[in-house]
Amino acid sequence: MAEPLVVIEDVGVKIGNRWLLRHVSLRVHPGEILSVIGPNGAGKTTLVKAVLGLVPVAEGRIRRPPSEHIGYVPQRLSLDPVLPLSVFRLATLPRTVPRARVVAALTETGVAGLIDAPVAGLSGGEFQRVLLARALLRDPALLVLDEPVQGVDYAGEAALYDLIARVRAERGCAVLMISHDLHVVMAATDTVACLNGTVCCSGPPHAVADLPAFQALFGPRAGSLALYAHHHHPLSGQDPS
Ligand SMILES: Nc1ncnc2c1ncn2[C@@H]1O[C@H](COP(=O)(O)OP(=O)(O)OP(=O)(O)O)[C@@H](O)[C@H]1O
Repeated sequence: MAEPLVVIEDVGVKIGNRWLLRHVSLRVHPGEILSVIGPNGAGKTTLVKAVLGLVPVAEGRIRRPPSEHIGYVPQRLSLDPVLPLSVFRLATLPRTVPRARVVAALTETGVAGLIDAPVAGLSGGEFQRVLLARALLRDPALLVLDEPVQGVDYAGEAALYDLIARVRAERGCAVLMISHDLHVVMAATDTVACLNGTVCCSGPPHAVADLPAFQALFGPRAGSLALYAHHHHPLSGQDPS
């Protein structure tokens, strides 16, 4: 197997006297989609921020690609609703990027027609697609997505996960994503890691779903969610379903 792109080794993150994460070890390989799931407050966003170097690590170590090769879609982006910001500006901030490159990235995420639209008028799904395009402008080796389907309706969620799978297939980038959405995660990921302060289990979705640790965290019925899984051909970009 290729060298991992991200190596998280026995990592602990502490705020004051409280450990938010402890003994977390994970690897993300080139072209792999790794989804981190876990209950509220499990430390998922903290882990992603540690991977990005945005919060300090008190224990262990993290190896990651240089930041210019990482595309990040944060969980929250506070935008002033009265600021007349266009999709083009949001996609390029804080840099200046030639319009043709922005059009290409927005085309890839299916929202090129909105390039001059005000951000304030976007639907949840459109907004997430613009943020994804913004992350793609870096030509990332690693995409980090913190809950990419928030504010998106059920049909839109499936379309967004399909888009993420297609981006990965076409670009060969790795994806580290956080999700709450168990059944779609099970369908759209190569590896799932269940986090609750530490990694309680990880592996391919069908294997993890059978583990007692997974069922203890999400309830015994959660295992059957893996049955919803359908398969993408990661290298061809074809979705046979
Ligand atoms: N800067 C901070 N100061 C104090 N506590 C923090 C800080 N950041 C996070 N926490 C706490 O750490 C814990 C983990 O937070 P984190 O946001 O990483 O969880 P999460 O799994 O992403 O949660 P959610 O699913 O609700 O987004 C929470 O209890 C949170 O309150």
